Amino acid sequence: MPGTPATHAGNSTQPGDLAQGTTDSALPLWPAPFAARPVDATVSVPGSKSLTNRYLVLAALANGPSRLRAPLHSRDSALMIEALRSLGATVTEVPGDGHYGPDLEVTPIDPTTAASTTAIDCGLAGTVMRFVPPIAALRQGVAVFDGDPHARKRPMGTIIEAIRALGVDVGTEDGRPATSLPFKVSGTGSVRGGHLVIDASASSQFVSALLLVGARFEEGLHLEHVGKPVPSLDHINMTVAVLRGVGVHVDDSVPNHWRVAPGPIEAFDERIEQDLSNAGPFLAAALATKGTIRIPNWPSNTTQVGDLWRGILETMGATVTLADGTLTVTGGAEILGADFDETSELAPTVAALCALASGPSRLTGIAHLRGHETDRLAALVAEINRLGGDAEETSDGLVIRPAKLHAGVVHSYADHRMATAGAILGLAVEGVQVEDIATTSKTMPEFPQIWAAMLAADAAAGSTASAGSSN
Ligand SMILES: O=C(O)C1=C[C@@H](OP(=O)(O)O)[C@@H](O)[C@H](O)C1
Ligand SMILES: C=C(OP(=O)(O)O)C(=O)O
Repeated sequence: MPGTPATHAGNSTQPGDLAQGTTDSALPLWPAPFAARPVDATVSVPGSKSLTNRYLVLAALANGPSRLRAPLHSRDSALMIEALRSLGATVTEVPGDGHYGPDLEVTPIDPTTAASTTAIDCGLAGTVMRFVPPIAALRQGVAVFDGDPHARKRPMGTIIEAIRALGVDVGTEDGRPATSLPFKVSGTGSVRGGHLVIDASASSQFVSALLLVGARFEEGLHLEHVGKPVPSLDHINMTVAVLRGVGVHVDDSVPNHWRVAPGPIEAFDERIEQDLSNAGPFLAAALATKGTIRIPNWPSNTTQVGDLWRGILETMGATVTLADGTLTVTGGAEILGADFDETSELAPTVAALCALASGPSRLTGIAHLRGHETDRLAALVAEINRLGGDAEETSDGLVIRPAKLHAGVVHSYADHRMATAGAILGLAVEGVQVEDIATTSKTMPEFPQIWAAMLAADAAAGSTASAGSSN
């Protein structure tokens, strides 16, 4: 594993703080490399966060030992591993062929073993704070959940109410009603399941969390969403596909209803795809510098939302080809402004490109980004405008108009995607500094090294930019 700078979990300003002028100068500034020439590089990125953390959960609930090949090793996956260990799973690193760290072997949790009270740190990981409490509900014992300061502000009420509606006690150490982190789940060793109605309009992860454990409920699960539309549907489709792959029967034929049949989760041996969302900033570099980026091993068939990059970047003026498993993106003469609906976790990267575009852009369907690692709509507006840009928040997204950007500091708000958005802007605008680049360790600890290798790459040499190799 490459050396990674320490992260500053939770020790970060939020957009509201900055509006009041209380920036945290203790966080280090990273001089974002300015691209003096078009990039021309082949890039390999680490494994998918969403797939790694889903397979870790399923391995902990499976009917035998499982193996994850080429998984992600980052803060979010480390938090998931520690959480599952606290609940009784065994997770062991074993040598593998992945470039970014070892494989993982997982021995599942034995729910019949009564466990002592355990504390679970969710950090700022949505997948940990939403996916793990229902697992704690299934096993005997008390699990106390908490996370970074900003994690206490992320929407959690739906999962807390769902666990309670399933008949499992959720409370707080100080007796206040539990609506957000911190809270404790007191599991009894089994959950009856059945019909459960939730409002998942704040996060698709509420649906995924319950689907992932549903097969282990005595009666399975009929989950129904009622309320405004569920965001990030691609991530729910990923959950359903992954469940089917381990032998779980899921019926999602009726919109807003998911039926999970009770039964075993089959142990598996699975190779994790690279993180296509995290491929985004590198592909964006092709547009920001009018260069070319190639990403080998792009899956021909994937449930990752990052596959949308192909259409998004083409709409923004790039030439995009997928041939022999390699995605090649070449930036056009200019970045075209465009309208995009529901870009989910891709939105910060898209917004950075929009700030460099020659025409106006409108991002819609992303109101729930206000509940992500930070209020991403406020953060993107604040940081783009701080560099002289023209961004405006709408009720469900952003409007970004062309403007000449200048040097300055981009605050990252403990948000990996804000940090990488700053890096993209820095390619095209000389003198950009990104606060706390180490926060990329949430899902890609090697980001600064891979970014540097991409910029140092000499395409003629034909090697791949990755952490630990500067070509
Ligand atoms: O299930 C997952 O792995 C994710 C679901 C999405 O959450 P939201 O529905 O809260 O956007 C996404 O933004 C997040 O990065 C990962
Ligand atoms: C929203 C994100 O993360 P989380 O899984 O913490 O919700 C993200 O990675 O963009």
